[in-house]
Amino acid sequence: MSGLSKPFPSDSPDPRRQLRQELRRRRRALTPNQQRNAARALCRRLRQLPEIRRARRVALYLPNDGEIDPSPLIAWLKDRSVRIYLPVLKPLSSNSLWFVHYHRGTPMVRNRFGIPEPDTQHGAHRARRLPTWALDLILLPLVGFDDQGQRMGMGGGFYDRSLAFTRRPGPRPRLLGLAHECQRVEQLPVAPWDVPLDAIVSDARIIRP
Ligand SMILES: Nc1nc2c(c(=O)[nH]1)N(C=O)[C@@H](CNc1ccc(C(=O)N[C@@H](CCC(=O)O)C(=O)O)cc1)CN2
Ligand SMILES: Nc1ncnc2c1ncn2[C@@H]1O[C@H](COP(=O)(O)OP(=O)(O)OP(=O)(O)O)[C@@H](O)[C@H]1O
Repeated sequence: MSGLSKPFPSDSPDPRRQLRQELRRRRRALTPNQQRNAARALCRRLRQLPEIRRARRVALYLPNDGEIDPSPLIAWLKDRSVRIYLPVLKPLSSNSLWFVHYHRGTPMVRNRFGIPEPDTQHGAHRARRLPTWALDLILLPLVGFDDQGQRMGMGGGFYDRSLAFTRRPGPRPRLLGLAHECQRVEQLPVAPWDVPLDAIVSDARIIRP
C-alpha cells in the first residue's frame, strides 16, 4: 500500500478506530431490558416524525452488535401499507448496498458479517430490489453521533458509498440515523465522503443538524 492512501502510520493507532471500538463496546454492554426500553422509546419518537409518516417505502435494518432495534416499527408500518426494505451487501465486493423488499416469507441468508439479509440468489430478487433513489426513507444504524448531527458507522463506508448520489440534485430518500443515547460523543471528525443526515434519533433525543 502506498503511504499516501494510508490515513495513519501503521505504528500509531487510528483514533477513529479506537473510538468506534469503544462505542461498539458500550452498546453491546446494554442489558436485554435496556435494549427493549430503548427500542420502545426510539420507536415512539420515530412514529411522530413527518419523514416516517409521509413515507410509503422505508428501509430499516435488523439489529446486530448491540444496535438499537427499529423492528418494533414493522407492524405499525405494515398497518399503514408501507413497504419495508432491508440492506443487502452488493456482490462482487463493491462495498455498497442494495435495498430489497422484506415481508413475511422472504427467504433470508446470513451475510459475511453474520447479519440476516434477504437471499438475492433467488430468481425473483430483481423485482424485489428497489433503486435507492426511489426509497422515501432510510433508517441507518449508527455507531456514534454528535450534537452537530455527524455520524460514524461500522467503518466499511457501505452507506456512504450507497448514498453518495444524494449530494446531487434529483429524487432522494430522507435519511434518519438511529443510535442509543450512550453512543453520543461531543464531536466527531467529519470526512469529505460523509453523507449529511436529515436527523439523528436516539432513545432520548432528536438532533436536526
Ligand atoms: N444491522 C446492520 N446491518 C447492516 C449494516 C449495519 O451496520 N448494521 N451495514 C452497515 O454498513 C452493512 C453491513 N456492514 C457491516 C460492516 C462491518 C461489520 C463488522 O462487524 N465488522 C467487523 C469485522 C468483520 C470481518 O471483517 O470479518 C468488525 O469491525 O469487528 C458488520 C457489518 C449492511 N447491513
Ligand atoms: N462515496 C465513497 N466512495 C468511495 N469510497 C468511500 C465513499 N464513502 C466512503 N468511502 C470509504 O469507506 C471507508 C469507510 O468510511 P467511514 O469510516 O466514514 O465509514 P462509516 O461511515 O463509519 O461506515 P458506513 O458508511 O458503512 O456506515 C473510508 O476509507 C472511505 O475511503
